[in-house]
Amino acid sequence: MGLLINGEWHDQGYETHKHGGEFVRESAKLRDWIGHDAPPGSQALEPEAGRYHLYVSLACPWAHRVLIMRQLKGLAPLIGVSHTSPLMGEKGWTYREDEGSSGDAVNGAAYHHALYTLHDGHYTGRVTVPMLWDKKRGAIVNNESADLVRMLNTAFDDLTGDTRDFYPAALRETIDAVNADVYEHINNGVYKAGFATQQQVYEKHVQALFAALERMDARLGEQRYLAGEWLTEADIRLFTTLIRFDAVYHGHFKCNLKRIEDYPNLSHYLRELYQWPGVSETINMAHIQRHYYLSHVSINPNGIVPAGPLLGLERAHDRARLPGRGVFQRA
Ligand SMILES: N[C@@H](CCC(=O)N[C@@H](CS)C(=O)NCC(=O)O)C(=O)O
Repeated sequence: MGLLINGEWHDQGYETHKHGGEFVRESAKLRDWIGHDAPPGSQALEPEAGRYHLYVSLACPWAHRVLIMRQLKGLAPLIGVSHTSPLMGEKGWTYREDEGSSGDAVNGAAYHHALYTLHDGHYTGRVTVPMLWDKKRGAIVNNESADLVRMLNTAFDDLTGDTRDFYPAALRETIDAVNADVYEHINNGVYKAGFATQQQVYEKHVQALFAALERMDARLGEQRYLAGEWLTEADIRLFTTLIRFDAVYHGHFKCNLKRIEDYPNLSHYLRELYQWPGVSETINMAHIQRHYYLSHVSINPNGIVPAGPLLGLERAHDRARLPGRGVFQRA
C-alpha cells in the first residue's frame, strides 16, 4: 500500500497516528466528466463507444458500484474493463495475471500507479480504483466512484438507447440524503472501524455503523428500496458494502455486533439485489476475501483467509411483499 509523491512511488500505509487513531480517506482528485452535465471546473468529454476503459479491483466496494452500473446500463460492449490482482502489496495494485489479474491490455501497465504517472508524470496522491481511462487522450478521466456511477447513468444513453434512470429527478433529494448517511456511517464506516488504531476510535465508529444499519433495516421494513418503490443508485451504493459484510467486514474489520443475515429486512433486501439480473456476474467472492485478508498485513499478519461463511444468497427473498416498480425509465 502506498502513494505517489511528485510521480515517485512511496510504500506507505494510512497515517492514522496523525489523526488520533482515525482512518481519514483522501478525496479523489481527478474529476473530468463525460457528457453534457459536467460540473463547473471539470472538462466535458464526448461519449464514444470504445474510447473509455475502466480499471477496477473486483474486491473494492467503490469499484463494484461502477461495475454494477456498467452492467445494468448495458455498457459492457462500449466500455472495456481491466481488473487488478486481489493482492495489494508494497507496490499497490498490480496487473499480475499469475495472481488473478486480467492484465492491462490497453496500456500494458504492470502496476496501477504506472497509469497515474502516464496521466501525469508528477502526480501526487493515493492511487485508487476505480479509475476511468480515456484512450484517445491517454489520460485519466475520473477516479471518484460516485461521479462514475452518475456519469454512466446518462452519458451514453444516446448511443445505447437505454433510458433507465438510477437517479430520477423527482427522487434526488431523497437519494442524496440516504447516500450521505450510508457513505458516512456504512460504506466508509466499516473502514473507519476496521482501520482504527485506538480502542475508543473503533468503538465510536462500530456503534455509528450499527446504528445506521438499524436505520436502514427499519426503512426497508416500510419500503422496497431505499428511495421508495424504484431501485436507484442509493441501493447499488449500499449493496456493495452489504455483500462484503458477513464475509469480510464482520471478521476482518471487527464489525461484529450483528451479521447482515441477522437483520430481517436487510438480509432479504441483500438477496433481492444479489438476484437482480446482471448483478451476480459482477461479484467475485474469492477476490473479495483474498484482497482484504491478504493485503492488510497489520490487521491479519499471518494472511489466513477464512473458509466461510456460506452466504446462501440464492435463497428466496420476501421483498415482493412491498410494492416495487423496478428501475425508473426516463421519458
Ligand atoms: N473515493 C474513491 C475511493 C476509492 C478507494 O479508496 N479505493 C481503494 C480500494 S477499495 C483503493 O484503491 N485504495 C488504495 C489506497 O488508498 O492506497 C472512490 O470512491 O472512487
